[in-house]
Amino acid sequence: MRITNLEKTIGKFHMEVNDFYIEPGKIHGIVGPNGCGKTVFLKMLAGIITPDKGILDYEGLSSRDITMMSQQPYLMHTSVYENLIYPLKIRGTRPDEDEIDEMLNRVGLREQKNQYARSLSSGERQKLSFLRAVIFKPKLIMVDETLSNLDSESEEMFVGIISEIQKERPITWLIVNHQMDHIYQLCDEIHYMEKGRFVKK
Ligand SMILES: Nc1ncnc2c1ncn2[C@@H]1O[C@H](COP(=O)(O)OP(=O)(O)OP(=O)(O)O)[C@@H](O)[C@H]1O
Repeated sequence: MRITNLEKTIGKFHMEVNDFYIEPGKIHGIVGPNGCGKTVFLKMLAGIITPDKGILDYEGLSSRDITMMSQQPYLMHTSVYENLIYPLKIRGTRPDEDEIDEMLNRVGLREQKNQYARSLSSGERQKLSFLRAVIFKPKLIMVDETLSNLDSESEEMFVGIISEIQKERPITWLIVNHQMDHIYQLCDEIHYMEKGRFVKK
């Protein structure tokens, strides 16, 4: 995916990205201080915010191939299972029950499968939101700080799951955080953002 001459002004905040290439099949980290524009950038790629100008070339990816995990995952007023299969349902895909059970097991949510999703702890919600994002096998996943609030054991688990996914069927990841953490060991490339621009470090 290539981003060219992108500009966006929101109040006092101004973003300018002249030429940014996201190599497919790789794990990209985006790091930068609070308020530098990481979320705004992801939202523009996800089509949630419209840029003032610039070209976003998705190189053949359609909106069905892209998913964004936001900082505060939206969970429906249903069970963990129903939340999990929702993206499959709206695409008319039948869930692979064995795969779902295995994934729930991996992240330690198997026993909560039929629990009301909104009663999960914040870390468990993040795990559910992560599974929901990967389960319909998108080609581009954007992760907005979702993995930044986990205990180190859970973080290691995610590093394991992401590496496995990459080995089986590489997808493109954009993982955002305001600090370097273990997730970044995974990254093939790290991009630094400051005050609405990508900078070299
Ligand atoms: N709807 C909005 N109205 C006004 N200002 C906004 C709006 N959305 C974002 N901004 C401003 O744009 C700037 C970039 O915000 P953004 O959420 O992208 O930062 P971030 O890098 O993701 O920060 P953090 O690490 O704190 O999540 C901030 O100064 C923010 O206040």
